[in-house]
Amino acid sequence: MSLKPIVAVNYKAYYPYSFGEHALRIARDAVKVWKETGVDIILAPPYTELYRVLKEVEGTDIKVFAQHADPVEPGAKTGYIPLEALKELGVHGVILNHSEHRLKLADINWLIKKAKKLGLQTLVCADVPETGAAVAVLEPDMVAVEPPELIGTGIPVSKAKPEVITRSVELIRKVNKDIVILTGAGISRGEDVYAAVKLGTLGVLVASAIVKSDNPYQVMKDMALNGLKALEK
Ligand SMILES: O=C(CO)COP(=O)(O)O
Repeated sequence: MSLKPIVAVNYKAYYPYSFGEHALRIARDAVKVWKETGVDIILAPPYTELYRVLKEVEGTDIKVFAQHADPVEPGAKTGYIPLEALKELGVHGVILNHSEHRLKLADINWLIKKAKKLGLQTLVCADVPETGAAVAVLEPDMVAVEPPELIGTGIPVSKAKPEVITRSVELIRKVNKDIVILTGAGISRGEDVYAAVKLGTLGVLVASAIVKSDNPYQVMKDMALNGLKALEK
């Protein structure tokens, strides 16, 4: 019944952090944080790690998303990943249109519709509030607005450009009342999550601060607790 904050972890393709034993460690740490705080956690490892991360979080409410899907039907498509492949693997959803892996608007629309049919959730990224609202019209489950110039800098958008978050919420809510809105780019610690939630979003999409950390557990726990604090009355 009560609203829970979301901590979504985009592993990207940092070597060695996003892969192998590191990828599993982040998943194990996420399970600990989920058990201790009950927040909603989404893990988006590279395709190659999806299977073992899924196994690692089995029996929890943690969701596992792919970082991308190709707008193609299954068939003679060497090297492409259609949504059906992700469904078959057992993932819960997919990130679409990340700044590092953009899609055409028509393809985003096609993928959202197909994901719905397959029972997969969609988290669509946008670079600015206006494109956030444009993709919100397509009714994905979640939208994350991430200014590309702050991605990977460690400078949190919630501090450097809070107006990007408030404008995103304002524009997106005009076209879609239900969609979950996330904040991303430079999110580094609990206080950034607190600010993101206070500015009207339900959580964060984070990469480097968690994935490249010596202690992903501490970072995720701090973020989870601050998200919960921000949602308290
Ligand atoms: O692109 C991002 C998440 O999808 C944000 O990356 P950073 O958290 O490394 O800034």
